[in-house]
Amino acid sequence: MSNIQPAQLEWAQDWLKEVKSLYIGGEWVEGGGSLLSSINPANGQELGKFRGANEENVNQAVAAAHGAFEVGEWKTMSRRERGRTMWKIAACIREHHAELATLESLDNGKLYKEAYLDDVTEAAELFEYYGGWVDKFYGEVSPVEGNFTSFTTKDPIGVCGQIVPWNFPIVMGVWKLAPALAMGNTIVFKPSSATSYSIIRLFEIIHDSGLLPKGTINLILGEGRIGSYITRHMGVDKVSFTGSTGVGKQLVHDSADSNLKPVTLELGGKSPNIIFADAPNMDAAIERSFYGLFTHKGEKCSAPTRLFVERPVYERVVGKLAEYADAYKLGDPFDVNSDQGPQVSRAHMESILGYIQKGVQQGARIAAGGYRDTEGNNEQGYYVRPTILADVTNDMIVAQEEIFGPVLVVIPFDTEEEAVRLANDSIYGLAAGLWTNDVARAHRVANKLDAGQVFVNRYGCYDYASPFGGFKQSGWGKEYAIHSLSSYTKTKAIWIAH
Ligand SMILES: NC(=O)C1=CN([C@@H]2O[C@H](COP(=O)(O)OP(=O)(O)OC[C@H]3O[C@@H](n4cnc5c(N)ncnc54)[C@H](OP(=O)(O)O)[C@@H]3O)[C@@H](O)[C@H]2O)C=CC1
Ligand SMILES: CCCCCC/C=C/C(=O)O
Repeated sequence: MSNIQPAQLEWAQDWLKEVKSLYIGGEWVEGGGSLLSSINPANGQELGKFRGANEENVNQAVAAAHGAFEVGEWKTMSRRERGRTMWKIAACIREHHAELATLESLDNGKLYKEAYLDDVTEAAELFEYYGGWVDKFYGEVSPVEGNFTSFTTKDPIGVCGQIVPWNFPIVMGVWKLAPALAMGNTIVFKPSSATSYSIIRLFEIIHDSGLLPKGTINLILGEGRIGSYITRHMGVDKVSFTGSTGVGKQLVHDSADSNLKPVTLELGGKSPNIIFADAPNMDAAIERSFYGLFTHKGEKCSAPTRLFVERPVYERVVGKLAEYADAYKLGDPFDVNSDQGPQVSRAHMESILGYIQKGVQQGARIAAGGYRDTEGNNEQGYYVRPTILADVTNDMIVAQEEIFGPVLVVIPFDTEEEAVRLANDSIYGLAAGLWTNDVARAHRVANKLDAGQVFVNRYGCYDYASPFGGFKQSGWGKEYAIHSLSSYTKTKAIWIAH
């Protein structure tokens, strides 16, 4: 953690004075859209301004990506060379590791140590991981009847539109960029207007490296409506989106109203986490359940936000969770002693506080937190105390709607059947957890939980070797592993008559 020294912050302040705008066809160009500003959520002060795109800029970016795809320098590069190029990009990210983490932390409010150790580290590793896949993902020979040889090829799709939210800007960006590039596609990318800086810097680093042919990656900045120029574009062949369920649904319409482009969606969540009284190590279950939600300030779609606790241990669990919450230190994201930084924006902080009020109005008991933290230097920032809401029922608003912040609802249950029924009683199905010492129950309950990831005796495992993605209104398709590669290719069957 010695990497973050004032020089990094000074570097960032200088960099923010002259932020570049759009990256189209291998050139930096000034956007024709609105002037946007970004706020440092730790103190409410403006970090900098940048110019967003207009529809014409989106058309230019799509044309550049299309041109690059047709020329085909990237997709026809030898696979091993493409893989090596991706490894070199990973090395460039590592070279600028501290800068990227600094921008992420300033812009989003996440702890610098989390941005450095988790987000930027994984961004570099993902380029390596998918660089390694380039010559290992291919078609198969099909055992067809008759005098034919039939085989499949895995072809790049073409121009991929990629749109990410503000909670994990760089890592979610690379979740999409790396597999799409590995398969030879070209890209038009849009980060959230709330947190564009780490992605702008990433594009700058890649541009300066000269590693990618012009037009292979293109960057569009701007508010949500600018994203819709991408998703409705007839020249975009695929869209990969991470964000809210509401916008995800709109994107399905956009696809249907334009060229029926395939859409992958990583959407919201309200993930259940069930602690049975026979959890193998109750203290560990409580601790991991706490940190599973409260790291990254609760702004995680897969966070275990609904905790179901078997009644005999309910009060013990609530009491221990409250102790953890009360001990949590909120403060400067660059202070290594801080446990939690500010929420991403004032509007988001107010939305979280509004949910807490709704919970109380419907009968929830505040066991910890429940208010904005304005202690000491936190006064100007958007800090919300880690909040434990006890005595919640699963039909309350706080148990059904995604709060996307440091708020945990704790719900008692009496039987396994009831726990599973309540856990699945949600429009979402992103992740789920359960804690038990009974192997048969672990299998039984894991099978019944309707979620894309189920964690047993642990919560929150993220590893790019294992697929990540939700069921129900949490989305379509998967990120990570071989699954991402599939979503950036089209499978063609070729038949040769003998
Ligand atoms: N399942 C998963 O893997 C994950 C899901 N999420 C979900 O993301 C949400 C939080 O992110 P949030 O940024 O608020 O989500 P939004 O859906 O509001 O925005 C996500 C991205 O889409 C852009 N956007 C907004 N409207 C449109 C539109 N009509 N057409 C195209 N693009 C649009 C946004 O731009 P702008 O921000 O500039 O408005 C942003 O870049 C939560 O619901 C969370 O659960 C988050 C992380 C992971
Ligand atoms: C940087 C490694 C951890 C990434 C976890 C991303 C999860 C995001 C979410 O659930 O929103």
